[in-house]
Amino acid sequence: MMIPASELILRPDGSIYHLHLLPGQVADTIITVGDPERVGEVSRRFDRIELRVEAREFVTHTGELNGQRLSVISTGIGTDNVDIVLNELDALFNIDLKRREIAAKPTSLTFLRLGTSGAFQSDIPLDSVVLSTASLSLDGLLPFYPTTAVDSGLSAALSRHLEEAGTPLPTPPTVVRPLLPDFLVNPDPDRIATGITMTASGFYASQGRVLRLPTALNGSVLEALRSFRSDSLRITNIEMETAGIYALATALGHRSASLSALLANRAQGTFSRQPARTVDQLIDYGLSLLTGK
Ligand SMILES: O=P(O)(O)O[C@H]1O[C@H](CO)[C@@H](O)[C@H]1O
Ligand SMILES: O=c1cc[nH]c(=O)[nH]1
Repeated sequence: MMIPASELILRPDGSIYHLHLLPGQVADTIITVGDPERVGEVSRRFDRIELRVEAREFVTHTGELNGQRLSVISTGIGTDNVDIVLNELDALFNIDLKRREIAAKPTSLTFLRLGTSGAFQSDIPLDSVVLSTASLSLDGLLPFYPTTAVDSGLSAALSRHLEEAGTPLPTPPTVVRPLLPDFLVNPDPDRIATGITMTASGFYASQGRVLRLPTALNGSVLEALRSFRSDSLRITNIEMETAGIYALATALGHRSASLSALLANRAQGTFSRQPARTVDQLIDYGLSLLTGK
């Protein structure tokens, strides 16, 4: 069935609307970062760069490292942007843009997010890295995708825990899990912690921060979230993209993993003294996982 021009929007040169990319310009292994400036920090480590495209906050570089073709793209901040990036990248591979038809044989992609985040537990050190083995969506995107595979057991356990604590959330807790790429199925516990990453719709009140305005995520709600346990899982960190990436990637048949460098510790009220160095180390680690070197 032909997808109408209002739904699948192309630029006059045939490129996809927001990302300004054409089929073939993106590798099937894609690093996502929030900050557009981080794209160059990643690609300057490539052996060769074949493409640089910039459109709004979406900067894309494609190149090669250790014989592997890679793309790195900035999503900007928030799952509203993740919605655009995941749908448009998927369309480049899985929709015939000229005929406006879904491809007969889907291509599965691999997404690795290299982001920054705030630690949620006081024992998780600043400047360390967390792999999100699940993500708690507080961002509002997921209800619009009814085929999202929600971990209903974990979501219900968290709901119960919050109700018992008398601290329900402003939105019902929805936990999603990724189809992890092979290189992160058994993460090295000496290098990275694992846990549930909360994905918020904003940076301030939606993450429990108070400057001049109060937040619905007040001290007792944060404490209830902090004390949640399910087997060995607990909520480790907060950021603004992972749940959207996990939900859409999984629903579209792609693998995804999110690694976060912890620049803040929200339980301790501290912030990294070396944020650039920590992000550099995360990039090196992510690239070594992707290329096996
Ligand atoms: O460092 P990035 O990847 O942008 O990620 C984090 O930083 C931004 C907020 O400062 C949000 O996008 C959050 O998810
Ligand atoms: O606390 C933090 C730090 C980085 N990014 C976030 O979204 N929150």
